[in-house]
Amino acid sequence: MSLLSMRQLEKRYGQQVVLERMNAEVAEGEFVSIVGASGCGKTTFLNMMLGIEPPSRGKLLLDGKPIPQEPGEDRGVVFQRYSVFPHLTALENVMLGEEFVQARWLGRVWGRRRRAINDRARAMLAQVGLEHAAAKYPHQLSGGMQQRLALAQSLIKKPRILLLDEPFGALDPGIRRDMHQLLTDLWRRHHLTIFMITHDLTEGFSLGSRLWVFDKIHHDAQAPDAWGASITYDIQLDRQPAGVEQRVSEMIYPPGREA
Ligand SMILES: Nc1ncnc2c1ncn2[C@@H]1O[C@H](COP(=O)(O)OP(=O)(O)OP(=O)(O)O)[C@@H](O)[C@H]1O
Repeated sequence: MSLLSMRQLEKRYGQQVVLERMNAEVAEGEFVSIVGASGCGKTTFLNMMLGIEPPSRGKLLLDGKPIPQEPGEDRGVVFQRYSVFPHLTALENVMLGEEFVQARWLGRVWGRRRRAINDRARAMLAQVGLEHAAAKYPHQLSGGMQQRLALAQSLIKKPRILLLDEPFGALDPGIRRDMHQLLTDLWRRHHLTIFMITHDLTEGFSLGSRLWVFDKIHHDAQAPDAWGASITYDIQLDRQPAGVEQRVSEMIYPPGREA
C-alpha cells in the first residue's frame, strides 16, 4: 500500500479554487520536491499534509486512512524562517520536542528519563553538526545553524514524514550546499519520507527522488480563481529526460511572470 494517496483532491477557499484534480501515490521513503509559481498552492498542500487545513473534496490518505485533522508526531515540519524557541538553548530546544511527547503521558519529565532525553538530544545535535553549540541560544547561531537546529528538533520526535517549506530559502548558496548534503544523509539514515517546497529548480532537480510541478491546466483571465493548480509534471529524478529542467523552468517562470 502507498504511504500517501491523493485521489481527485481539491482545496478551495471560498470561491477560489487553489488545488484541484490532484492524483498521486507516494511510497514510504520517497523524497518529493515541489516547485511551482508563487501562490499556486504549495504551502496549502503542506498544510493539508500537516492536518491544519482540511481538503475541500476528494481524498488525502495516509496508510489508506484520511489524514488526521491535527498535527501529529508522525509528521515533522521545518519552515523557511527559523521555528526554534529563542529563550531556550540549542540543547533545550531539541529536548523540548521529546519532553512534550513524554509529558503528555507522564506529566513533567525528571530524573533518569530526563537524562535519557538529554543524551538523545545531544546525539541528535551531533547528527546535524551542532554538538559544540548545545549551550548556545538561537540568536548566537547563524541561519544555517538555526535550520540544523530546527531539523534536529523535528527529528527527535521520530517522524515518518518530514514536511519542509523552503527550508533553505534564506541561506547563502555555499551553506545551502552543506544543508543539501546533511538533508540527504538524514533522509537515508532516518528512512524518512520527505515533501520539500523549493523555489530553486536546481535544488529541486538535484535533491531527493521525485519532483512535482504544480501549475494550472486552465487559465482564464476573466476568472483567475475558477481553476486551481494540479500536478502537471511528476518526474522520477533518476529517469529524467534531457532538457526537462529547462522546460519546467520556462513553464513556471516564463518571462513576465513573477517567480
Ligand atoms: N487560509 C487561507 N485563506 C484564504 N486564502 C488562502 C489561505 N491560505 C492560502 N490562501 C490562498 O491560496 C493561494 C495559494 O497560497 P499558498 O500559500 O498555498 O501558495 P504557494 O504556492 O505556497 O505560494 P508561495 O510560493 O508564494 O509561498 C493564494 O492565493 C493564497 O492567497
